[in-house]
Amino acid sequence: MTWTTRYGAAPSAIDGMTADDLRNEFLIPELWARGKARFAYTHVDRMVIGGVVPETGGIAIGDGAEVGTPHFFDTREGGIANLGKGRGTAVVDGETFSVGPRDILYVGRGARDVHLTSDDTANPAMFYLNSVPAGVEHPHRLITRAESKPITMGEAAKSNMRTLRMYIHPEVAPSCLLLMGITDPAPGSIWNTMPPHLHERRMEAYFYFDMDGEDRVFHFMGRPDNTRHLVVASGEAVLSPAWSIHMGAGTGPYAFVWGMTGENQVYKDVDPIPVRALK
Ligand SMILES: O=C(O)C(=O)C[C@H](O)C(=O)CO
Repeated sequence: MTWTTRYGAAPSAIDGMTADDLRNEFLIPELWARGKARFAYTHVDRMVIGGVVPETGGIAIGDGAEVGTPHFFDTREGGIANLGKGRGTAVVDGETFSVGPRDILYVGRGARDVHLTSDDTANPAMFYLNSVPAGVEHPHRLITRAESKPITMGEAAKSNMRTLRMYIHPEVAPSCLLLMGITDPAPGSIWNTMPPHLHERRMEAYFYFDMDGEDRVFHFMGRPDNTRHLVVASGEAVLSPAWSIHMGAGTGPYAFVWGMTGENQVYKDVDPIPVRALK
């Protein structure tokens, strides 16, 4: 298991940043590698972002050394999405969950041992994790794609038609403060989260996947009057501090996982930003 750290930055810090500076602070590249677990500890609301691709024998994520507790989930909750084409299995303290493609497993605070395997190592499960500090325990629970709550937004004429699926959300599966879901732009639509918004009370992490190798998403961040962009490939995550807008346009088909934590779980607690206000 490898770990990196991101410290986040104040809004004014991005003024003098080069493209590489921005990438070092806000992009978490190459999260997936066969047989490996790659984690990033962020100081942005202490979210941990991880990619796990189990091969023979699987991968355990129970150890808490990097988060300062005996077990990883002693004071945290998490969502583990399977974004691969193959099914995976998660065993959480002896309870077995079969995690299909586009299912998300909610792991409640207090779990001790989480063991992830791919059912077929030739076609492995591709797990993506968001974990945040939690003050209460909720039961572990598998949320299948069929159980997620879809919302369709945008319009084809504006190239921003898309379906958001809520998984870890008060209306679907309760958690302490984690929210998690998956958004798919409709065929031919390129924009996500357009028009954009801010939610000063929650941070967010995006994880782009299901993209062709040559395609990229131009992901925008920054204060509305001072935007920047990061060019993002499949299998890469972007950290969006609470002060930052977050929206992206792809050069081809893509999907992304959004994960949030902060003061509340009110999805509509956002401040919309008109496109004309962006600079
Ligand atoms: O395309 C979208 O719109 C989204 O997926 C929105 C994100 O979930 C988000 O930004 C939530 O605040």
